[in-house]
Amino acid sequence: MRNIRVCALFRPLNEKEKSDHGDSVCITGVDSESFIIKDEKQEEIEFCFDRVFHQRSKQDDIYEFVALPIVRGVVNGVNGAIITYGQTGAGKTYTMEGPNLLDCEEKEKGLLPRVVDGIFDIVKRSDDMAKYIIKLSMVEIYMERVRDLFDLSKDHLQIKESREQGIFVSGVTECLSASADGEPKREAGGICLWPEIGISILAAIFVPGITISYAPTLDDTLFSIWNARIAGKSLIPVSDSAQALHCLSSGIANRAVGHTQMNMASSRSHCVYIFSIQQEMKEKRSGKLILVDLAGSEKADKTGAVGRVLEEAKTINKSLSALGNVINALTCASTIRGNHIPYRDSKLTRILQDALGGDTHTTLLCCCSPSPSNASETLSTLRFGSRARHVKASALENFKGNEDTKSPGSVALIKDESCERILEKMRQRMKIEDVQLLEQLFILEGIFFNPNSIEESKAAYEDAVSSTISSLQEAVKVLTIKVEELKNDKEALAKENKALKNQIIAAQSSPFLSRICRWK
Ligand SMILES: Nc1ncnc2c1ncn2[C@@H]1O[C@H](COP(=O)(O)OP(=O)(O)OP(=O)(O)O)[C@@H](O)[C@H]1O
Repeated sequence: MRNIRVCALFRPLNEKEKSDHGDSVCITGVDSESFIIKDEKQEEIEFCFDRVFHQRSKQDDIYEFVALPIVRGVVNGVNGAIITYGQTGAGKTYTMEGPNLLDCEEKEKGLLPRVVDGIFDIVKRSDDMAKYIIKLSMVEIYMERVRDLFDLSKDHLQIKESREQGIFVSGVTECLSASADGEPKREAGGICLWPEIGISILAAIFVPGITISYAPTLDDTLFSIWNARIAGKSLIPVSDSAQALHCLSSGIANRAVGHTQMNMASSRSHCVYIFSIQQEMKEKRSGKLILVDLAGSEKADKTGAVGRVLEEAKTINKSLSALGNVINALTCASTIRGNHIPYRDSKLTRILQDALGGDTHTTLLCCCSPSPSNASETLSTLRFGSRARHVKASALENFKGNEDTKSPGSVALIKDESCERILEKMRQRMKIEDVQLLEQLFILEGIFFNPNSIEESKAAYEDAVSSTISSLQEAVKVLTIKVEELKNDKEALAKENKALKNQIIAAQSSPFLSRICRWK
């Protein structure tokens, strides 16, 4: 099963491109999935993706195709990720945020505000019995450091991994919405009614320095705040999508942005929005959605970057090439099990580990300029997208802590939805032993896998071992160079020593000096 959906998105020509080449573009559409690009040598190359969005595409069409299925999945416990990738100035941030997160026309709204609305909307309309907790955090990877955009004092957060949460950012500030019925009860505006007054006062005592907006029940609020307090985390409760967007907007204002010749407001960091939706019904489900607005790849001669901006560009390009290496390794790894995937080579690839190679439905949006002046960068973005289309993984529902969801006689299996449907049909017609046999066959064939199996633990162990081997190999390289330098120093010293000895011998054999020595 292929897991990474890849779309191409061409923004409208900008003023500079128009003044350089008029209205000409290097792209010709074939159908909704294919197009032809003319490279710098006027050679034509055809690409086929899951969807192509041309210059006049509407933001809501992009949301519907790219994000809506993922948002629906996340609410039902299937992890999702949306990544915008492309050259600097190609429209990644515009696609993600729109022209302005809080203040823009409805039709111009980007993916992020639509996703926030979508999540709150689905939760609000869902089954009364369902209980959802929505959490939201926001970090940027700037110069290889993970910074909390809700709290800039946390500027070197660690990325960790656990069986429960997968990859996560440890100690990050979270916006939280907890609701017993998914129905926010109070609008923002500063007028508090009991129990909100009590909650606000208590929360301020327990967690100094945070803003309490709304949380539905005293129990839920105190429980979450108390838990967060114990875990040493910060918490910002929010009641609805409008408040969540306000939080996000203040986080966006904290992003590292710089001015280059290619983009007046160029992102100098990779920005990662992390949503977690926990649902407590009969079984506990939790889905994680990450939206990633990558910093753009840059050519220093085009951006005119110098000094700090150039240093930022080098770090950005390095992490993007680490991302390329992971994609390359993953396209091979789907056929060769145990192949080392270099996730730990950069913070970006580590944070994207689950999105690229794990249990996540991922869509990669390749943002491009349609101008002939950027044809070579556009081509390289599209080639990256093409490679990513070949990554295979398995997206699975995250059922946690409920024995009922486990298959008979087996440990908690992670399954593709279609496999589960087939098994369910089989259960109605076949003996339970035969269904179990079928499940074992599915595992053996790699159709779905058992996270507790020896094989999976072995893969994790091999990952850790190969990362240790790589760092040891690096250390050996450094030491070999050092030994070489010391050898050279030693040879130079030996030569000097020899030359000095020769000088002394020559001096001793000189008649004039030997007379002085004797006289002395
Ligand atoms: N679909 C679009 N419609 C109108 N304007 C757009 C569109 N996409 C991008 N733009 C404009 O193009 C410029 C560059 O876009 P944006 O900042 O989103 O690029 P980027 O890929 O995020 O660049 P960087 O990597 O440097 O941050 C902005 O002024 C933005 O408003």
